[in-house]
Amino acid sequence: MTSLAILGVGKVGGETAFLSAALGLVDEIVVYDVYEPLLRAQVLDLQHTGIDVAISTETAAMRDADIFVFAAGTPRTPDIKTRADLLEANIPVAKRCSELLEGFPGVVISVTNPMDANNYGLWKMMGIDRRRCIGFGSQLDSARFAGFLREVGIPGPAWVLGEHGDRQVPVFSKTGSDLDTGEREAILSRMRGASMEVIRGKGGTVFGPAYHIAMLIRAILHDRREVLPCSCVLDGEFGLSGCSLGVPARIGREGILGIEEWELDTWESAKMAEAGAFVRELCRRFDG
Ligand SMILES: NC(=O)c1ccc[n+]([C@@H]2O[C@H](COP(=O)([O-])OP(=O)(O)OC[C@H]3O[C@@H](n4cnc5c(N)ncnc54)[C@H](O)[C@@H]3O)[C@@H](O)[C@H]2O)c1
Ligand SMILES: O=C(O)C[C@H](O)C(=O)O
Repeated sequence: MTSLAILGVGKVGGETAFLSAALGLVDEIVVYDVYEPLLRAQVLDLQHTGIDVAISTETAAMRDADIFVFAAGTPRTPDIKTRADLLEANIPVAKRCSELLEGFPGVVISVTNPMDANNYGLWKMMGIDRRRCIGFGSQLDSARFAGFLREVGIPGPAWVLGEHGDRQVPVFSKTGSDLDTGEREAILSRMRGASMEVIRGKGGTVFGPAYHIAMLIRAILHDRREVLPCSCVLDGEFGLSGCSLGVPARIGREGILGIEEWELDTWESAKMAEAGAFVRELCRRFDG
């Protein structure tokens, strides 16, 4: 029997629960949200699908899950410029989450923004093996990158590493294209604004994140051992440490099975170093 726990069943957590049930990824889903009316509504709505999946709201059962998704906390509104601006608001939620997960033996997926810092924070506060803390965001950034590349006739592959935020690093060198720096920066600038267009229009991003979180859950539970762009706590990889950052990671049943250290070109390496320095500064809030 496979069990998925989700903390925070708002837009992303709720859709992830639904999609995981609809795709038949798990036998049981344990959900919790501080906002009781929403929690009850999400449970009922899931039950009304008639899908054969057990739904529980017992927080104690979260520790027995195979995978735990941290999707609780404050999201961006059009007034909140960057994901990093959510750090102070979401640190108490990450702390509460780490307390709830004491002794958790499974794989954690961090979604709450600023995701890279929160993934690092959960790893630090829980004191678990870094291979069991996967930050979600670069898969979504990569899907957005693929869309922008298609517009200019470049088929990909589209990989985005770095911060899940303004310092994301699209890996143009893997696309086989010869775009100059100005063209790269123009695409990157559109990528930076991609989610805000959705947030302005419908209050938050939902389908994109939930779909790719479900694909990550599938990669773990089915032990697919495929390489996905995920935020991992780094220990010297890409010359970085003291932070969690998007890197190509082989994902399987135990979590992060390995990190691939790709050769990046000069533009990409500089962006990666910038991203590392920026996120490391955010992560310091969890070091003290
Ligand atoms: N990493 C990504 O790619 C990605 C994508 C989308 C959203 N996000 C982030 O995910 C988070 C959630 O986004 P959303 O759009 O679902 O927001 P939302 O407001 O719809 O849902 C968040 C839920 O968290 C609950 N919550 C708050 N504190 C809690 C606590 N201590 N315990 C349990 N529940 C708690 C709230 O009641 C709310 O229902 C935000 O930080 C957002 O920025 C990340
Ligand atoms: O942009 C946001 O604030 C939400 C999320 O991180 C996203 O990329 O969709």
